[in-house]
Amino acid sequence: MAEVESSAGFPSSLTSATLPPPRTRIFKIIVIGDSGVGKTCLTYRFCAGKFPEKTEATIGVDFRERLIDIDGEKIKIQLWDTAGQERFRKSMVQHYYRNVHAVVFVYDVTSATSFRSLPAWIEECKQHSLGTEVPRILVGNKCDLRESVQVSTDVAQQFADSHSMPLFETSAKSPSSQGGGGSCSSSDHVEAIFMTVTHKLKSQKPLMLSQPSGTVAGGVTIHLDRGRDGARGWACSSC
Ligand SMILES: Nc1nc2c(ncn2[C@@H]2O[C@H](COP(=O)(O)OP(=O)(O)OP(=O)(O)O)[C@@H](O)[C@H]2O)c(=O)[nH]1
Repeated sequence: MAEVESSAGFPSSLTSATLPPPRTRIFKIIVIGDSGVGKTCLTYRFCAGKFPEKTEATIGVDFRERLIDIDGEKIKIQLWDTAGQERFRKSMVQHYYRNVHAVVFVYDVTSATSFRSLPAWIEECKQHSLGTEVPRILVGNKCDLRESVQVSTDVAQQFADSHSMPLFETSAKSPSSQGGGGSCSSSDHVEAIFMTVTHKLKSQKPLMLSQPSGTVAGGVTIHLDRGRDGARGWACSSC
């Protein structure tokens, strides 16, 4: 089901005669959860490589993408950053639930309320035909705010297990979530989280659609391995 695009840049004699055009798979990943849990910051962090200086409540949906290279294959990741506030969601919901390849549920580890909302988000996905057959992960964000944590890892892990999702705890803000050390040393890297989803998708049967290439920069090569904690599911060993 991933989408595929053709790419230019080959000598025309080769492109037209001997070589099939290189193709880039496109994966659409939606990021959902309560308002303020950090969906915009997480997607920005992955696509722009930094924590945004300022964010405002998302209206409808924001769209970010990044081109990566996994084992020599170019893959475009489209992150759909959805509005958490009901009043900003209504008109867009039908659009962003179409042709989704994976779902990232986000809660804020310092907000028990955002954690308690997760069943409703899962239910909304189900109502749009996004059940367990679609790769889904659970992300607890803001783990740099250690003093304010309201949702323990154990409780979150139980919830994740009961819904057959891997759990990641991270911080879109902490430098350590890019591997540079800091106050959030036990967290998963934002990079690794999205890479893990991508790798999972890459190993699945592709789906497809065409798009012009070369519109997005940036790239990394990763190799996946077992996670630090097997119960967490997939993890990225080199991120
Ligand atoms: N300390 C800390 N603050 C964060 C982190 N991620 C996001 N924030 C802050 O949380 C607030 C909300 O972040 P957003 O990314 O806009 O939240 P959102 O989930 O996209 O919100 P909506 O667009 O309303 O759905 C902002 O003030 C961010 O700076 C994090 O990892 N740590």
